[in-house]
Amino acid sequence: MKTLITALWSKLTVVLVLVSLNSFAQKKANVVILATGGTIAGAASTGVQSGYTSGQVTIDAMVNAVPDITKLANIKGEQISNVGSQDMSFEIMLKLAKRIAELTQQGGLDGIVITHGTDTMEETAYFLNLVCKTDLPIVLVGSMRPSTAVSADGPLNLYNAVAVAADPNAKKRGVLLVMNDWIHSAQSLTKVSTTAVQTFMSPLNGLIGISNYGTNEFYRFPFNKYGSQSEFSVDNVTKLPRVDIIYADADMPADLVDASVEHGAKGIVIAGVGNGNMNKAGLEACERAAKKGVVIVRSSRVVTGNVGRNVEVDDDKMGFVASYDHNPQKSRILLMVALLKQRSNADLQKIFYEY
Ligand SMILES: NC(=O)CC[C@H](N)C(=O)O
Repeated sequence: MKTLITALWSKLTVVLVLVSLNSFAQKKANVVILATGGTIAGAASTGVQSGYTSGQVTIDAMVNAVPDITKLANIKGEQISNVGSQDMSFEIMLKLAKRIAELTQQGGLDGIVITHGTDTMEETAYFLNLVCKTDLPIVLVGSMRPSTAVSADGPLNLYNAVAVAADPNAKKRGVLLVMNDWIHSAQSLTKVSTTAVQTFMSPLNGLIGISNYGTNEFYRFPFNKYGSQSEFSVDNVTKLPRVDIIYADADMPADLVDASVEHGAKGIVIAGVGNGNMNKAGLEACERAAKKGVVIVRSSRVVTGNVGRNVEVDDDKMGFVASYDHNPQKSRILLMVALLKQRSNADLQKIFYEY
């Protein structure tokens, strides 16, 4: 009798352990989706066509269009804006950063997804990577085809983005972007095609991982500083200093640099030719600007490779900063955030190496 009770008792223990393990395995993550607009929320009137309008569909309608997405996480949607990302502004980016700070400080959250147009997604992703002090996954997602298109890519992208945001392995990897199965770091990604579904690439440092129908594999952590290690903050910030980008090309008219200074730019990023170069007239105009205290960052219009100091331009003599691995649009974001505080050129150069 005693042996029977002991046997039954141990069986019951096994069953209880299995039940609790199972319920632990089924505990769903809590994910908030902050919607800002873009093609993923875009709609066209009829048929197969290229014309459409961004930012037409609400976040609730987008979530309802994705089968099984609520099996991945408990999802709450919030509409932050509903614009094509060509109209993304620093006002909306600051609103996003502040909402993320509130949500992550409240607790009980496992990850955040941000739906966004792809045109300026790299700017918002990199901005949030610099200013959001959290180790939780923040995942940007968009699509290249509107929600009404044949073979719309938005629903699977959104499914994968929620799967990444809900994944504990996505923590401490900074702001991520998930599109077309690939997981990119905000620091490395760039948009390379005006229309193709495979538009985001990470040409400098490679991918963070992949998400295949919601099954994730992570390859690496980003190499730069971000998130909780970042020294930048936008608490109480309502406006960012003006930084302009000027595109260099053959026989570039240098008065664009002077015009930018006259219009109050605190910094100018040169989308230089080759290794951050520009013609003599451009260099002279930049040197004049630097003497007036305007920060000059030499970046490049070339997609891969770093811009290093003192290669063909004497940065030490001219008082310039080299962008290192930041393309012009990310250089602009980094400089705007860094210039919220007075900093020397040496400090700014260090920042361009570290972030
Ligand atoms: N595919 C897209 O999302 C780009 C289109 C749109 N202009 C946007 O950025 O919102």
